[in-house]
Order: sequence, then C-alpha cells, then structure tokens
Amino acid sequence: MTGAPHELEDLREDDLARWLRPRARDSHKGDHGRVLCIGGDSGHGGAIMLAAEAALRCGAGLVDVATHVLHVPALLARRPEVMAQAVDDGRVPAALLASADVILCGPGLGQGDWGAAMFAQVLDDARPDTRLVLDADALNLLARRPRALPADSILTPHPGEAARLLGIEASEVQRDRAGALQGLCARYAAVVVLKGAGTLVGATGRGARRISAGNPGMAVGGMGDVLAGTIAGLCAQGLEAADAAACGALLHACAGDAAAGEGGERGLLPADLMPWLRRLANPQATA
Ligand SMILES: NC(=O)C1=CN([C@@H]2O[C@H](COP(=O)(O)OP(=O)(O)OC[C@H]3O[C@@H](n4cnc5c(N)ncnc54)[C@H](O)[C@@H]3O)[C@@H](O)[C@H]2O)[C@@H](O)CC1
Ligand SMILES: Nc1ncnc2c1ncn2[C@@H]1O[C@H](COP(=O)(O)OP(=O)(O)O)[C@@H](O)[C@H]1O
Ligand SMILES: [Mg+2]
Repeated sequence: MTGAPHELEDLREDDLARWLRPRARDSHKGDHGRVLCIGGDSGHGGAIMLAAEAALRCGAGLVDVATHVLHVPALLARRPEVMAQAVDDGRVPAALLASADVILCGPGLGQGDWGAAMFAQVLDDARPDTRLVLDADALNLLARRPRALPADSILTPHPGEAARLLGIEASEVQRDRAGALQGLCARYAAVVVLKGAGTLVGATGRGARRISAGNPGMAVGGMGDVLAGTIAGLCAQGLEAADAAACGALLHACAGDAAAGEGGERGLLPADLMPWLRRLANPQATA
C-alpha cells in the first residue's frame, strides 16, 4: 500500500489471505526464518515465553530465546521446540545475534542493567539486515535514551509506551491516535503498531491501516507479548516490515475474537490465542 500519510485502510479477516500464502511443498525450516527473542528478567519470564510460542505458532522456522537463567527450565518444559539460552551477564551470545533473521527485544526485559545492556548490544551488534521488533521495556529504554534505529524496525507500543516515546501523556495519545501514530513514525523512522481498541499500523510516507477486530477480553497481561511474537514470526517468513506488522496485528486481533467466541471475553488468556493463531495463519486451509 502506498499513498498520502492521511489515507486510512481498514483491514478485515479476509485480508489475511493477501499475506499468508500456502507454503512451497519442498520448503524446509531454513526457509521460514529464525527469530531470536530477548527478554524475561526475573519476575517476567512469562512474557518472553508467550512471545516465543506465538512466533512458532505463526510459522517461524526456528526460535531462539535469550532470557534469565531462572526461566530456562520452565520455558523448555512448556515448549521444547524453543532453543533457550540463559544470559546472566547481560551479554547475548554473539552466535545467536549473528544467526537471527529477526530479533524481538523487550517483553519482560526490565529496565535494569541486565536488560539495558542487552538492548544496547542489539542496537550496536545486530547484522544490518536483521529486522528488529521492539516491544515493552525496549521501548521504555528507547524513550529514556533515543537512538537511531536500523531501517524498517518495528515498534509495538501500547498508549502508555507511546506516550513515553513521544514525551506526552497517554490521554493525549488516545485523544488523537492517528496523530500519535504519525508522530512516532516520523520521530523514530520506524514501522509503528499503536495498540489498543482500533489498533493502528503505520510507516513513514505510507497511509495507516486500522484493525477494528479485537475485544476487551484482550485487555490482560501478556496479550501484547503474544502480538510481538506474532509479528516477529511473520517477519521471519519474509513479509516486509510494514506488512508483517499489519498482518500480525490483524491475525492477533482475529485470534482474540475467535478465542473469545469459544468461551467469552472475561477470563480470556493470551495462551488461549495460540491454536487460533495457527488456524488463522493458514487461511487457505480454513476457507
Ligand atoms: N507474564 C508476564 O511475564 C508479563 C510481563 N509483562 C512485562 O511487564 C513489564 C511492564 O509492562 P506493562 O505494560 O505492564 O507496564 P507499563 O507501565 O508500560 O503499562 C501499564 C500502564 O500503561 C498505560 N496503558 C497501557 N495500556 C494502555 C491503554 N490501552 N490505554 C491507555 N493507557 C494504557 C497505563 O497507564 C498502564 O497503567 C514489561 O516488561 C512487560 O513485557 C507484561 O507484558 C504482562 C505479562
Ligand atoms: N479493548 C481492546 N480491544 C482490542 N484489543 C485490545 C483491547 N485491549 C487490549 N487489546 C490488545 O491487547 C494487547 C495488549 O498489549 P499490552 O498492553 O502490551 O499487553 P502486555 O504488555 O500485558 O502483554 C494489544 O495488542 C492490544 O491491542
Ligand atoms: Mg506490552
């Protein structure tokens, strides 16, 4: 999609098929991308687990996790498909950084020395062609100390994080969400997903996309971590950054609606979306 910045495209579930094509019959895991998820400081291990599992459920070929030593056994018990490495000194193993097609940094990362060191390492040492998805505390660290980002980085702020990135109040973001989106895209030269009811996705010089799917059952801790993993998993499979962000936000919102349809909005859990992410990520199979 191209056009004037004020253009707004509404996305619906049918649009998923634009981006989620059937796989080549002879494809192998190396064709579907490698995601490295960095985060999960002490007390927030679930965030990075949810993100990693979502990346797998959206079809990423390989998923690595660099997290606090405390979380490795729980992560492997829940998802043995994930390759988890403990980071105790704030240094991500160089081989993990070098092999990643996409790095998702931030869920549960914290803003202490451990998380700040890894965030700086990602910005300093990631390969120039590695796509970055920055969420949660990576956004808070960026707001505290703005830095230039690699081209086509994806930022996924909720209104509170967006406010910190812009140096304004969350209420101001909510009063003019389209304006806040434009301001974020311009200030950080990035693809931006402004979350919340009516999620907006934008990139500098392009019209915005709006997603009206999703429901208030999704207002629960961990739901954004699933979104970040979803976008990273789609990006790893070769979608360009703006499309991975839009497709990921749409897929996540539709999965939230499908899961709420099964059991109701109240009490919906982020992990309830996982089977739906898989089903909706294969639109030809479910058509
Ligand atoms: N299971 C886990 O381990 C979880 C860990 N989490 C991690 O916890 C850390 C803190 O994240 P939080 O997002 O809770 O902290 P924040 O302080 O960034 O967000 C909470 C505040 O942001 C504002 N806000 C959020 N959504 C808003 C909306 N839709 N409209 C208006 N204002 C809004 C509100 O002021 C709210 O009190 C992050 O590292 C995060 O990744 C969370 O993701 C929750 C789950
Ligand atoms: N009322 C709502 N309607 C639609 N989507 C919502 C609603 N409330 C929350 N969400 C979605 O849930 C996710 C919450 O993300 P976030 O606040 O980062 O959660 P967490 O950090 O706890 O994982 C976002 O994708 C947001 O769009
Ligand atoms: Mg979040």
